[in-house]
Amino acid sequence: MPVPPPPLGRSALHPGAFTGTGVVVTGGGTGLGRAIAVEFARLGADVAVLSRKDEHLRAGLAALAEFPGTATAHPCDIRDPDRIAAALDAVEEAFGGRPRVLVNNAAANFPAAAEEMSPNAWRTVVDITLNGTFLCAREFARRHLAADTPATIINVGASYAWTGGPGFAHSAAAKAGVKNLTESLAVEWGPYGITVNGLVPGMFPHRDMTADIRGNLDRAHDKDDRQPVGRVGSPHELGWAATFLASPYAGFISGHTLVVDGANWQRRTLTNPPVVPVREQLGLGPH
Ligand SMILES: CCCCCCCCC/C=C/C(=O)SCCNC(=O)CCNC(=O)[C@H](O)C(C)(C)COP(=O)(O)OP(=O)(O)OC[C@H]1O[C@@H](n2cnc3c(N)ncnc32)[C@H](O)[C@@H]1OP(=O)(O)O
Ligand SMILES: NC(=O)C1=CN([C@@H]2O[C@H](COP(=O)(O)OP(=O)(O)OC[C@H]3O[C@@H](n4cnc5c(N)ncnc54)[C@H](OP(=O)(O)O)[C@@H]3O)[C@@H](O)[C@H]2O)C=CC1
Repeated sequence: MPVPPPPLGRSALHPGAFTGTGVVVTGGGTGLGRAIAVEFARLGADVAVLSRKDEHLRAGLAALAEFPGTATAHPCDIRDPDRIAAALDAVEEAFGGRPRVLVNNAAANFPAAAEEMSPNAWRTVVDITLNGTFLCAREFARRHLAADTPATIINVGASYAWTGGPGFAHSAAAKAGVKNLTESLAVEWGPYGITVNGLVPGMFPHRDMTADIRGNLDRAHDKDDRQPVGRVGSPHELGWAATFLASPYAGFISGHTLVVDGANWQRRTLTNPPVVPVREQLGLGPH
C-alpha cells in the first residue's frame, strides 16, 4: 500500500534551520527547482533564483514571497561564465554576503533518437546540463576558497546516469558526467570545508514539465502503479532531501548521490517487457 508523504508545509528540520543562510537555486523558478527553493525558504533561508526567462524568474519570486527571508532573482544563462559571475555578484549584494548553498538544478532535455540529434542539439543539452553545472560550481567554490568559508553544493542528476537513457542519450551522458563531477569536486574541495553531493529525482510529474517530456510521460496513465513504492514523488519531497543534504546533519556526507525515486531505477525482472525501438516509442517512421 503506498504511504503518502507528510503534507506540503511540514519539515523534518526545525523552523529557522536556514535563517541567515543564502541559497542559490539555478532553474529555481519552475518545477523541481522551485520546490527546492521553497523548502529552503520555509526554513528561513535567503533564496536566489537564477535562470534565463523573465517569466520563470517572476514565478520563482512569487513562490518565495510568503516566506520571511530575502528572495531575489537574477537572469543568467549558466552556459556563460561571465553571466554566472555577474549573477553571483548580484546575489551577494542582495544577501549582504556570500550564499552558503548552491543547488545546480537547471538542466536541458528533450526526447530524440540519437541518430536524429543534430550536433547542436547534442551540444546544447550537454552544455547546459554538464558544462553549466561545472561553471556554476566553479564560480561559487572559487569565492568560498578565496574567503576560506564553508559551503555546500548539490547537483541535481537523473538515474539514467547509471543505466543510460535510450531516447535521451545527450541528457543521460551529461547526467553521468554530473554524477562523476560531483565525486571529483567532493574530494578536491572537501579539505576546504566544501561538501558536494548529487540529488537524483525519480518520477516527479509537475505542471512546468516541457511539452516534450510531459508527452513522453503521459503515455503511461498508471504512473503510480509503475513505481515500486506505489506512487510517484511530490516535488516538496525532493525539497526536503535537498534541505537535509545542505544541513549540518549531513556534514559528513560528501561525494554521494542520493536517489529519491521509490526504488524505481533498480526495478528489474528476469523477463523484461519486449523491446520497443526508440524510433517507434517516439512515433518516428523508418530510417
Ligand atoms: C529512459 C528513461 C526515461 C525517463 C523519462 C524522462 C526522464 C526525464 C529526466 C530528466 C529530465 C530533465 O532533464 S527535465 C529538464 C527539461 N527542461 C528543459 O529542457 C528546460 C530548458 N530547455 C530549453 O531551454 C530548450 O528546450 C533547449 C532546446 C534544451 C535549449 O534551448 P536553446 O534556446 O538554448 O536551444 P535551441 O536553439 O532552441 O536548440 C538547440 C538545438 O537543439 C535542437 N532541438 C531543440 N529541441 C529539440 C527537439 N525536441 N528534438 C530535437 N532537437 C531539438 C534545435 O533544433 C537546435 O539544434 P539545430 O537545429 O541543429 O541548431
Ligand atoms: N521532472 C522530473 O521528473 C525529473 C527531473 N530531473 C532533473 O531535475 C531538475 C529539474 O527538472 P524540472 O524541474 O523537471 O525541469 P524544468 O524544465 O521545470 O526546469 C528546468 C529549469 O532550468 C532552467 N534552465 C534551463 N536552461 C538554463 C540555462 N541555460 N541557464 C539557466 N537556467 C536554465 C529553466 O529556466 P529558464 O528557461 O528560465 O532558463 C528551468 O527553470 C533537472 O536537473 C532535471 O534534469 C531528473 C529526473 C526526473
